[in-house]
Amino acid sequence: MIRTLTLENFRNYERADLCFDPAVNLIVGENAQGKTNLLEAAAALSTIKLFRTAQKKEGLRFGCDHGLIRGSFDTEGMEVELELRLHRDRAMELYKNGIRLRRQGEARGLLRTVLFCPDDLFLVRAGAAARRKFLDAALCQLRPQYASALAEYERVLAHKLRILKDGEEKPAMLDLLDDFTLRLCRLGALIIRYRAYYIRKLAGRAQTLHAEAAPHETLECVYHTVSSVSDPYASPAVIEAQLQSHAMNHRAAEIAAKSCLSGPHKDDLILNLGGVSAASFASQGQARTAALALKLAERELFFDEDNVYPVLLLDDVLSELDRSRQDFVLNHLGQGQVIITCCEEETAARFHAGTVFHVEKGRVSN
Ligand SMILES: Nc1ncnc2c1ncn2[C@@H]1O[C@H](COP(=O)(O)OP(=O)(O)OP(=O)(O)O)[C@@H](O)[C@H]1O
Repeated sequence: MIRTLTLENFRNYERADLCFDPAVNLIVGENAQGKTNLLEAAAALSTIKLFRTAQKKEGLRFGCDHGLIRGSFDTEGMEVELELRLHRDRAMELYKNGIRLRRQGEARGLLRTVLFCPDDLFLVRAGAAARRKFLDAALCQLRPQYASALAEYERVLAHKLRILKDGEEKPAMLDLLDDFTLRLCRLGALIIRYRAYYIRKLAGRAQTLHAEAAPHETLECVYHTVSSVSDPYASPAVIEAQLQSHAMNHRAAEIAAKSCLSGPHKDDLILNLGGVSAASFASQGQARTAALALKLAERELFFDEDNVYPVLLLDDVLSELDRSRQDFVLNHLGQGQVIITCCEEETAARFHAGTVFHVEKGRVSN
């Protein structure tokens, strides 16, 4: 549960101090006043990322060189204060209870959040990258080792791509290629195995939730990874060996294509409705219901982990939904802390909020 949030020179806020209700909090304001910026800051306390950009510097208020997001929250019976100091000219610094942390992994997932924004309603129709992001957001919080493996994988992948792109002009660089491929296979095996186990749990939960909203259709979630991985639940060593043989068989093709052709960076979560591909055939309404089931399933899997609901951050989602789908969401929000943004007070009234914040031009009042 988040108790307080302080911002300095973050996005359109010069300064903001918020004290949250343990149950439902509403952030109301017109468009472009700073509602999502508040959710972005709250989510950053748990993921140590800004969900709208990979560049944390973009969070700095225009014209400012330094800024911060500070929050206090309860986790495992303890109150923690976490501070993210953003700088234009150097990397972010992280402080927990006033002590500087050396690695982001030490802070990630201390606070657990599930973010639900209008983009998520396109999860079914969007490309595979959106579904990988959805899986990664949950797994990075639930499994710190996954977060480290993924960050390292992305770093090594970027190096390998550089080698493949520059290899024609500087052939000596290609001598390094196999080393990077082997490292990717080792990290990729861990990522694939974590994803397989998570998707198995997610699939069951999402199917049950989906059946509540659409009893006549069955939602099926299938993990799609590198074709040569015969069993994604196998030991990391077995998966790694299969990735290696796949990569070596495609070595020449990767050099020719100047691209890294296979690996978990191409994974997908295939969604079927009534046995056919939801991405290709679902109606708009069907796609939304499936997306809602997936997001609510994500929240329940967090609860299963340690019997605590994650803080739910709802960014203007309800106004995008018809009445029956609004009810579907509202019926599953009974417990845990919720922070909701919304433009109209009428939608807000359905939540029985404990605290209402009004946002106008980067100023908060309540
Ligand atoms: N780094 C920044 N510095 C200053 N202002 C910024 C920065 N980044 C974004 N903004 C501004 O913050 C404003 C508010 O953005 P935000 O997305 O929070 O609005 P919102 O209230 O959620 O709006 P909507 O209801 O339209 O989604 C935008 O006008 C945007 O230009």
